[in-house]
Amino acid sequence: MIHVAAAIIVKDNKVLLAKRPDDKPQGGKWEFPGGKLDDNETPLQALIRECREEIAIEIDLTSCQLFDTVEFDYGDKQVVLHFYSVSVFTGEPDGQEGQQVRWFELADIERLEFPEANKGIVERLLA
Ligand SMILES: Nc1nc2c([nH]c(=O)n2[C@@H]2O[C@H](COP(=O)(O)OP(=O)(O)OP(=O)(O)O)[C@@H](O)[C@H]2O)c(=O)[nH]1
Ligand SMILES: [Mg+2]
Repeated sequence: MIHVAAAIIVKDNKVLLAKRPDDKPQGGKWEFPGGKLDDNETPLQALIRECREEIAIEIDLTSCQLFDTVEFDYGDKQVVLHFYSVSVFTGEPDGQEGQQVRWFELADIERLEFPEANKGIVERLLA
């Protein structure tokens, strides 16, 4: 099982998404910023580190709340996604690996392509 932490960053009814590089698994799809937990790292620690490394923001730990934990089998890999909602951060989000990072109106994310494991999360955000 691969554990992944992902941040649902919401501000003014908009949500921040990053586009996965085309050459990666699930390439070209939009995702919540985040990534795999390092050894001995908690989901929250990984969340903070990944937001720093991927999009150059500092998230406020006290504003993070577990939104859902999702297990999914991609066939070649099994993932456990720890989704956290994040409401407070500092810095201007900027893709550090050349990836597109954008704010979307919540109502608009319905039309985007997400990794399969995100289906339920996206539905819950739209509800
Ligand atoms: N960050 C993120 N990962 C997601 C989401 N949904 C989802 O299924 N994943 C999966 O969780 C894993 C994320 O880990 P990662 O971002 O470190 O993976 P990667 O493929 O970029 O890293 P790698 O190149 O080191 O393998 C990938 O298998 C990705 O497909 C999501 O919303 N956000
Ligand atoms: Mg990542």
